[in-house]
Amino acid sequence: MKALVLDDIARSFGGLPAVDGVSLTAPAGRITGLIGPNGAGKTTVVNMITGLLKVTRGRILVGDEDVTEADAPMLARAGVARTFQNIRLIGDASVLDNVVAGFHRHEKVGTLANLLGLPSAVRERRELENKASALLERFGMTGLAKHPAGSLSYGHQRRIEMMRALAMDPAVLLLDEPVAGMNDTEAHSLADIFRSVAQQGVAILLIEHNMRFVMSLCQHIYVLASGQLIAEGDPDAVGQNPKVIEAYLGA
Ligand SMILES: Nc1ncnc2c1ncn2[C@@H]1O[C@H](COP(=O)(O)OP(=O)(O)OP(=O)(O)O)[C@@H](O)[C@H]1O
Repeated sequence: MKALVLDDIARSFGGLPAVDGVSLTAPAGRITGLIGPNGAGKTTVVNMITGLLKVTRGRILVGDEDVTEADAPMLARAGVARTFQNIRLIGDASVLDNVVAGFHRHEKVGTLANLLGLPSAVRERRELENKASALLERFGMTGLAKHPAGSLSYGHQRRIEMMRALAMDPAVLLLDEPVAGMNDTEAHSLADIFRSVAQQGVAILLIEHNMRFVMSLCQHIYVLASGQLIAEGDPDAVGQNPKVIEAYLGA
């Protein structure tokens, strides 16, 4: 089990600080919240963790491993998975195939073996399909396995994205606004899944500006405003913090 640790990370654009010295810990087995009004710097933090943006200063650790300068394959090996604000699926491919694609990191057999349809490749493909089917069952989507992912509702597409991230068997899972555009019932059923994923020992960092959802799900919440942390604590403490109220009302 590994924690995600941000140690004083910062990022500027054209000399203007977007994130200015953020330190936080998302421990294994917990859902840690990172909230803040529009433009607070949440997406910039996620993009630094996932290597899409370089840090201007600071360190990012997964367990004992320094992943500050890591590229996508190194991050995958360290066990970092994410979901995106905008859904990124293979629309024409089936739900099952989309989830199988998420297992990419664990594939042992080479592309050539796959192309040639060698027995080892066929066997591996079958194993991956079995694992994907288990995920589909957990997400209540078994009946939709053969449907093209692009034809499904927004809520279902978000679930597929989640399954793809989980297929990596991550140590750290970054959820970037996972319930945006969902109604309360859909959000609730996803919340149950997040809890069960955390219980397996995954460190989840939940990035949201839906404060109510974060409050219901996280034991510990960090609040970002104008690139800096202005508060942290349990949902009650954060919800009553005058600085947090002001940041949200002023946004
Ligand atoms: N590529 C970029 N170039 C210049 N400025 C940027 C860039 N990306 C982000 N910013 C600026 O950095 C600040 C933080 O933006 P960021 O998108 O991280 O906030 P956010 O909290 O994710 O907001 P939202 O909730 O609206 O997604 C904003 O002032 C934004 O304009």
